[in-house]
Amino acid sequence: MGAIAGEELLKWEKMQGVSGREEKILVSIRLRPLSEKEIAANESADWECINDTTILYRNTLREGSTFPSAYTFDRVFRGDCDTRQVYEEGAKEIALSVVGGVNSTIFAYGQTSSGKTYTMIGITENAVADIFDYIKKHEERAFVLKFSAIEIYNEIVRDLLSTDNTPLRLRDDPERGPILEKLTEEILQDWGHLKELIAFSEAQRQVGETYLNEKSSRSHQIIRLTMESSAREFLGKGNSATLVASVNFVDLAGSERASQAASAGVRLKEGCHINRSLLTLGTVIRKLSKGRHGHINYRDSKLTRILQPCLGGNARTAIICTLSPARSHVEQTRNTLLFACCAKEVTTKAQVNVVMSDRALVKHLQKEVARLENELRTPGPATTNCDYAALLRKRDLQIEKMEKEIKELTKQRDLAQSRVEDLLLMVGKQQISGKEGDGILEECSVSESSSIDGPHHSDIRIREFNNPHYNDGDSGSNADEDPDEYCKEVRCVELEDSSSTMVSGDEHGTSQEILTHLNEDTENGQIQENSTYGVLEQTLHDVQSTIESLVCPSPDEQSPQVMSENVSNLKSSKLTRSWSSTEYHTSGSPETEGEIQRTPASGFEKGFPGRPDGWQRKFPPLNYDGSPRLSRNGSQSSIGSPSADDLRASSMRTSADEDITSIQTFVAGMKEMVKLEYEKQLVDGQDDHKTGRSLKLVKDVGVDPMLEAPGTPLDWSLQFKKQQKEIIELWQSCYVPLTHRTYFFLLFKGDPTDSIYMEVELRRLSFLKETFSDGDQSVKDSRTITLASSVKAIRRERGMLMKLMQKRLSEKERLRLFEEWNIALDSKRRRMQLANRLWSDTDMNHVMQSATIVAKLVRFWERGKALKEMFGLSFTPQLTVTGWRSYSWKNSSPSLL
Ligand SMILES: Nc1ncnc2c1ncn2[C@@H]1O[C@H](COP(=O)(O)OP(=O)(O)OP(=O)(O)O)[C@@H](O)[C@H]1O
Repeated sequence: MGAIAGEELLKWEKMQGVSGREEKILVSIRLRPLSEKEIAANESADWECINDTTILYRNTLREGSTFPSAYTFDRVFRGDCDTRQVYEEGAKEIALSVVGGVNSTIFAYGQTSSGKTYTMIGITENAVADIFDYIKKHEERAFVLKFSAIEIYNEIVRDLLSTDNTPLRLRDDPERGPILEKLTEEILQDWGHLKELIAFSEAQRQVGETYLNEKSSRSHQIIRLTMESSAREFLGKGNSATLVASVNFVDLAGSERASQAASAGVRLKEGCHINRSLLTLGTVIRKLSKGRHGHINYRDSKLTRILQPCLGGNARTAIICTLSPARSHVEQTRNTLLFACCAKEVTTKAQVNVVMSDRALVKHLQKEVARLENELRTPGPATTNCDYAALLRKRDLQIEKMEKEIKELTKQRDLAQSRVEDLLLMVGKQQISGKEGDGILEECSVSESSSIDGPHHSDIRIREFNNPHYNDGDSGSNADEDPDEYCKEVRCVELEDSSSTMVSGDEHGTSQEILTHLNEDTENGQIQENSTYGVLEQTLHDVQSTIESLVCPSPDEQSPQVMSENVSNLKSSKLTRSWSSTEYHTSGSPETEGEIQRTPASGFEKGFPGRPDGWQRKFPPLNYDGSPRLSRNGSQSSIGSPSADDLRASSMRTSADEDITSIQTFVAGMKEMVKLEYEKQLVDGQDDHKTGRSLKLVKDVGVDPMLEAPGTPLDWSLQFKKQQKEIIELWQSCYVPLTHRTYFFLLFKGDPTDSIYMEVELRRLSFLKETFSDGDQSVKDSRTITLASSVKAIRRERGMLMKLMQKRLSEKERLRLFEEWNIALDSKRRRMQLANRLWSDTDMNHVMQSATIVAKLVRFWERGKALKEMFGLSFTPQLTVTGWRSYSWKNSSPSLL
């Protein structure tokens, strides 16, 4: 007697030694043995626990992988460890904190079928048995043990002790944290009662069969034991203190890949909810692992909201991550390990929770006041002053640090604010553009048409295929129905290196730019695990592109000086049009409405402004055999003829429609000139024709191969093969759009009349390569194509192809392709992997296969006969191309190649 409850509390605090102290989450790994199904499927166990704390990835086939192969945690349990051992070493100490008034939580986290439920049942039973044991041994205290159980199923919280299915409301109590209203709490009588309650809640829980687990938990389950204890000697005396704490046993639903779990319908929807909430949990853990700076998004899921106090709050926490050793689950296993790595960095700060009676509280406070007064009355020795000085210094440093943080945060806030303003502005502009542009949003680019037409709304274009809401009228599929897009497995850590495996061939590692993009992709990829995030990300990306384009002034906004530079810099001008990153657009014509297609390159022919006056001013003749040619700085050297002088003079005179030239336009001019010359020769002198002079003249102006005798078929066949190889290599090194490559490759198969196209393609590619190798800075300055922009465009194109794979290929076709292209069926982002591999090599077989796939994706074959004239070199009269939208110069859509 005589002792008061407050003193008893202090005794507890000392005994526990944890109150108010920060400690890291205890993280253990449990590797289960291979299941019978896995053994039957000849799976090998790729993971091994090499000691009590380290788990090792053994698959030597993947030695090249940049993932770590050894992971270390507080404790690692091999397949033959029983649950009792897992409990003793990985959960007991934390779970039993509850008896000392400290909240605690034990989680099981892992892939579906990895053994979470198996583990948590054992942990819960062992912990409750120990609690009962403790109660039995501490008769001096009175205990009340309450049991409750909930599940979170499809973001709805249900009471598992109630047969009523009404969702429980979650509200935040300023003192007690998240509270579930009307939650049933049963006072636990004895062991038998516990078993009964567990069985009841198990029966209520949502369980379903999936391919990976016959009894897969489709919800997160939380069993909560709340323990109240008071010293019997103070009971009913008004000065008692009661220790109140809870221990949560959390059996999370397993992360799963829709494809691996072979889920569809209800299971698929469940899987989406499961993955989404686990993603939020992963994000919260990741943020907490980096320190408690900034906003932690607990409120993004019910799971994290309910568990908020256990995650970095007033609780001691242990996480048991369960793993399957099977090779086919390696990606999921790695994700679990990465989650565990983050989790082990998270700290919590548990406190003893005590509820005091008023009298006990008053007494406790009186004692505290007396203690403090005593301290003040007896000033300490000199060392105390030192302590104060040190304390002051520490505070000053803290203040300084905080001031810096405030500055930094203010900067970030301002930046964010200005971004928001920009975005709002852009959204407004896009809406205007969308309206004016007949609802067609195309990629923002500085196009020829805009410079020709003057200030034009078409300057702002956003590629429609980038818009996730866009339905191409094909399959009507959307993110909800796209399991790979929407229900990707949960990943909590950015895998900076994993993306590098997506690049191969020449595109791999050739430029820092690519790596940067890939890193962005990885980051993005993580966000896109969740479709909502993906939509936002995409929208932001679109808006960002628009902003970028706006930042680059359109030609009509440029100063006269810049304009004039652009005019003289024919090299740059050519490239502007030739390799626009605006590769795809949606036709507005009824027959092609909603189709994503490549812009045909024939547009300029239709709008060709007439001859002979037009071309003479616009299209300087190219001469490849020596004297008159474009100089490297883009200016023209004299060709010694009045028309050339005129041309140069007129070029320098700079009018909007003369400014933009391109390889196409040169070729068109060339073509026109050849035609004129040829006709003239025919009319002027049959004799000359007989002597072959006309052919020579044609050659003189640079378009020799087509009108020249192609030589023997054998010669041509050899030459064609050689040129084709060269072209393929140049495509690769110049990052030429894949669709262009596909069309060209499939159209030009060695017909003798193809020679001109081959020749011109070779020349412009060589030209492009030369430009790139000169360093793309000068080109960049004139806002035209750069190596970087080509890389970026090709990356976008691959993204588009990836999306089309979902729409245009059946699942069977996709799986077959993955197999053919050696893409592991259980790997992530398989479509992206495939898209990244297309056209990544110059081997003929590879090229052929790539072209076939791209052709199928862009519906090359279904468009009727694609025309070689699309490549802008036809000498034949203009044909009407059905199924393609033709573009004139005045048309607002940019022409490609
Ligand atoms: N350590 C283990 N030793 C032996 N068998 C195990 C072990 N862990 C799990 N199993 C068995 O593996 C199967 C799947 O386990 P369990 O249902 O616990 O997985 P889960 O992770 O809870 O899956 P889900 O997330 O789909 O609910 C069960 O048949 C279980 O008995």
